[in-house]
Amino acid sequence: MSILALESVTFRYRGSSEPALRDVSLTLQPGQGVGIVGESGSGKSTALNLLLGLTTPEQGRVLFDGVDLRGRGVVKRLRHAVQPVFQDPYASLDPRMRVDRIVGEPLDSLRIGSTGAERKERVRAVLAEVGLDGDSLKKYPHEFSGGQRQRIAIARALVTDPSVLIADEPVSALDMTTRIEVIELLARLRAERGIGVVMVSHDMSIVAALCGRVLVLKDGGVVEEGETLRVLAEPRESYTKALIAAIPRLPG
Ligand SMILES: Nc1ncnc2c1ncn2[C@@H]1O[C@H](COP(=O)(O)OP(=O)(O)OP(=O)(O)O)[C@@H](O)[C@H]1O
Repeated sequence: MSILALESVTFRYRGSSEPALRDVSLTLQPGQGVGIVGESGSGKSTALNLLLGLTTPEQGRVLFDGVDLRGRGVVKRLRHAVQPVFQDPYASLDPRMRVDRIVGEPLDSLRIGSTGAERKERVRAVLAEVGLDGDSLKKYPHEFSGGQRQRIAIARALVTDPSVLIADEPVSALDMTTRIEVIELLARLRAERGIGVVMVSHDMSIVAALCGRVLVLKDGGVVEEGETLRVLAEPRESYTKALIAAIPRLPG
């Protein structure tokens, strides 16, 4: 059974005549990677907000573990199990908070971990898992590079022991070398922890590195979907071909 799904979802922002998403379906199996690509305004962030339970569809259903999010207590379970990773690690980490508080914050807001020592150990363990040592705990975000900050953001997402990460352009604010390192980290977490990942990117090559399946959105509708390698090799739609043609190539 899928861990997270959109089932024929239509969503319209208040006051808008056109829906931002129309009849969109997406299925994430445990441990799977699914990419969402499309040009600006195609509905990618709207789809992620629905998967995070931040908005509710006008038509269709959002399912967590096969259960409609409108069911009693389902959103609460989703808050533990489905964690966001945002685009910009400069904007998403509170500059006034030290790393131990930033990473431990979801434990406080979701009331996880009974003792201070337990909490501390959990924060230390997830930081180690993303490649940061104990010295990081008492530092502020400005003392880290962009890639390290995104590792901190990923540690914060991991601290609740989630089954899914929802990542909105997680590497687009980083330089090329750091992008590869962060994508490798996410791929390792998927393999080792069996975490499912839904990732939005405008870059098909980033999606190919992490996501076995891809969904192509245009004007709020799915124009193409399938195995990422198949879509890259034999795109069926001219819109998808244009997205692939826009992949940045390294010189030489
Ligand atoms: N809060 C909002 N109120 C009204 N309309 C919105 C709102 N947020 C997004 N939209 C509209 O909904 C559509 C889909 O937007 P969305 O942000 O999901 O696209 P996107 O693919 O994530 O774009 P980008 O790549 O630029 O982030 C767009 O037409 C956008 O203008």
